Amino acid sequence: MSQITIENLGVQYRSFEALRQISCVVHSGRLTGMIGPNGAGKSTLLKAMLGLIPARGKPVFYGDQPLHCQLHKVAYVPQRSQIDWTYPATVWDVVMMGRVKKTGWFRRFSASSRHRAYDGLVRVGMEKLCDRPIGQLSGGQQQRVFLARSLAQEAEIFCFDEPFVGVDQKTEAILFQIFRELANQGHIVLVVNHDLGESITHFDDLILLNKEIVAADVRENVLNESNLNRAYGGKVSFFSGSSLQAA
Ligand SMILES: Nc1ncnc2c1ncn2[C@@H]1O[C@H](COP(=O)(O)OP(=O)(O)OP(=O)(O)O)[C@@H](O)[C@H]1O
Repeated sequence: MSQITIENLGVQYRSFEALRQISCVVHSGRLTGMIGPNGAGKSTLLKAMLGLIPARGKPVFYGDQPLHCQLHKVAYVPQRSQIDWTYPATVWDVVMMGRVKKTGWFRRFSASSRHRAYDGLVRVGMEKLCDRPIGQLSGGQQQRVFLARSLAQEAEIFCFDEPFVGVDQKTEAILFQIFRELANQGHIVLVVNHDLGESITHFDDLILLNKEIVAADVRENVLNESNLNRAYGGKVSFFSGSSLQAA
């Protein structure tokens, strides 16, 4: 089983220190959530891990190689706000983009590539909307299309930044079901999640962040009053087990 190892990572935006001394491991075969208050640096950590922004510290490793040399194994779905929804592409176009790394630019997609893409759409229940422009879908449908694209990529590492924002309950259930299947298949599945409600119980492991790691461990060891107070500064009420509520 491979793992992602982050050691002593730091990120500076000009004079602002966004992340400091981040060390943690993301295990394959586990569904891992990344949580923390607004501005904690969750998206920044995801981007720094994937080499999308510069970072200090040791290179992030996947197995025994730097992750930045293995980006073809990564499927990354950024936050909704970072995607241009006016781009003139259909649902099918977006999902086929997931096959470009395997096929190469300017080459015809093979029948098996098209099959993979269609299969991804079926898994997320979006195959009937293949011809629909992506900008004309609801937030939940758009998120499902991007999940289908990441499935079409046949990646080993799946990273999703706030996939549940603006989605309906049906979509949330579909997303969690597929995340679970991917984890059970032995993949790395890392999901930035804003919500501390019921949905948090889906995760096996949690990384709790506020500029630095507050805790990174199995869910039960992370969700305790002391960790949450350190991360959220008393803005979250802790009831019992995994039951939390924003104060
Ligand atoms: N490109 C940038 N330039 C300067 N500062 C930035 C940049 N991107 C993010 N920041 C700052 O870095 C900090 C961490 O931002 P980031 O988006 O990673 O947090 P987050 O935990 O994902 O927040 P949220 O939950 O609100 O999405 C914030 O204070 C943010 O304002």
